[in-house]
Amino acid sequence: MTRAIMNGCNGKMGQCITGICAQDEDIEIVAGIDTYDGIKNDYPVFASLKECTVDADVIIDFSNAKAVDALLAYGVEKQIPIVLCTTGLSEQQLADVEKAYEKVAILKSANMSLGINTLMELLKKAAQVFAPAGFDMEIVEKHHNQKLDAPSGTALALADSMNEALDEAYTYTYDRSQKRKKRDKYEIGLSSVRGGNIVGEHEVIFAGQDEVIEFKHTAYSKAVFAKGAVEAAKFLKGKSAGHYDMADVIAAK
Ligand SMILES: NC(=O)c1ccc[n+]([C@@H]2O[C@H](COP(=O)([O-])OP(=O)(O)OC[C@H]3O[C@@H](n4cnc5c(N)ncnc54)[C@H](O)[C@@H]3O)[C@@H](O)[C@H]2O)c1
Ligand SMILES: O=C(O)C1=N[C@H](C(=O)O)CCC1
Repeated sequence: MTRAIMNGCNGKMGQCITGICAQDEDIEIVAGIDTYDGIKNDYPVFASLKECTVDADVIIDFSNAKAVDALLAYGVEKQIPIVLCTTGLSEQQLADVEKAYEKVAILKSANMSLGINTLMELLKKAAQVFAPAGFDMEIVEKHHNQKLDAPSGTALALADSMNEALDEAYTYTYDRSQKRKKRDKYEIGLSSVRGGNIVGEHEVIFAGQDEVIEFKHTAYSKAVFAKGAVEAAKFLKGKSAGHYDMADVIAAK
């Protein structure tokens, strides 16, 4: 049995995971953390991690980038592995996560779905074929109107995956409105759409001379992310300090 603290328990993802864990005898949410207290849960909820008095094997985090500094400090101090799913982290926070890998087990993934994590691998090969052949790479992502960060963490992770396969030769362009010039060969464009309750769509476009190849992932429910996070939490329990990702969880199944 894995005992989990749910950071951001009263949010959309926190509640989705609460529902999934209630049906799974191999994991239990033993405490929740949230600054919003308007939801009743079957576990104790604290307003901050430092007020939490409950011991656990793992922390699952779907909260807010502003909550991530305290999350890292708590995980390191208490030696509790962290499944870090919050997106929109600053450069400084990303550097802090890198340092924290040396002290505690952290699985950081901008997208917990099997589909996106498989797509990241496929894109490495596609980028190595199409980019040298002169194809331009563009990513279009669509999410609900409550999302705070843009571009999505997933769009950045997809771009990183392609760029890594291309020896980090590419820069990212998020906004063309202030530029009056043609697109550069060595750029990956990222565009964001926000509206309604779109769960998550990512299109990766390789546009060449007279032909276009598109890869598309659509999440129809937040459950795809929640199920991945629960599997990741079970996987991370008892792991030594280090950097883990969803590929490790998928490979271990
Ligand atoms: N990695 C993935 O697969 C994945 C999937 C979906 C969402 N996300 C990310 O997860 C995060 C949350 O998404 P959501 O849709 O559940 O958002 P949400 O706004 O519905 O929920 C966030 C919750 O965090 C709480 N919160 C805010 N500050 C906090 C703090 N300091 N400590 C604890 N809780 C705090 C809020 O009150 C809220 O209840 C976002 O960054 C989103 O991009 C990641
Ligand atoms: O709903 C969100 O917010 C999501 N955030 C992640 C991201 O930024 O990529 C994953 C998809 C859903």
